[in-house]
Amino acid sequence: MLLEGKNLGFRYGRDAWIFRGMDIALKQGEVVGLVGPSGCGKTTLGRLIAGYELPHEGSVQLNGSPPAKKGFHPVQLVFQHPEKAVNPRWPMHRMLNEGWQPDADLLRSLGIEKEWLQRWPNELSGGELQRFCIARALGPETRFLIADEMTTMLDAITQAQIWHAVLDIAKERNLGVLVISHERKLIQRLCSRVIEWNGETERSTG
Ligand SMILES: Nc1ncnc2c1ncn2[C@@H]1O[C@H](COP(=O)(O)OP(=O)(O)OP(=O)(O)O)[C@@H](O)[C@H]1O
Repeated sequence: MLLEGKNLGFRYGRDAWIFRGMDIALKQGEVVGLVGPSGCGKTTLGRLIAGYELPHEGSVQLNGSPPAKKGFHPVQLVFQHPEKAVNPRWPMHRMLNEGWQPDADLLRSLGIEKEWLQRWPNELSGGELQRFCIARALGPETRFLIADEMTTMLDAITQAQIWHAVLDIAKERNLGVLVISHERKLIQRLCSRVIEWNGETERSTG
């Protein structure tokens, strides 16, 4: 499967365009980095290709067609703020099993302790909560993972543990992964290809 953003343009309200004419392509099985200056639009682009926002210009396609509007989205996004990605009124076991039932091996590989399943989101640290968001995103129908500063809040050892688990699963299931990060060393370690975004040349007004 191929995930493509073609000639994408996006602006918030009537503000200046964040980007126009943006093309991006990601194949299943690839681990690709996206780096660029702060504010250039990486998060916005991640949201567009994961279907969280619609582009004002251009299109997002999966194997040449628009993604289905209903059902499980094959492009899953995990972003920096897990507390904004969970329902505070759902206990963790309910949140985790909303879309699929991750097995004990997956939970162990992501360092999720059994006892946490009975807790509420506000009873976990940001890093603990993020592991649940990652597990939730790795359902059997996921084909692409957009990891937007996904492990930024974790210490180096936990970060390595999580990426080890995620890349194992990506390999096993032939997932495409887009790693958006400020940490160039992390990108170099994980990715076979890096997209360098020069935000200035993409920006335009009007
Ligand atoms: N909801 C919003 N309303 C208005 N402007 C926004 C909104 N979200 C982001 N922006 C603006 O859009 C631009 C791109 O933001 P975005 O978060 O996509 O950049 P980024 O490259 O991911 O930045 P960083 O590396 O700092 O996380 C920024 O100038 C930001 O201020």
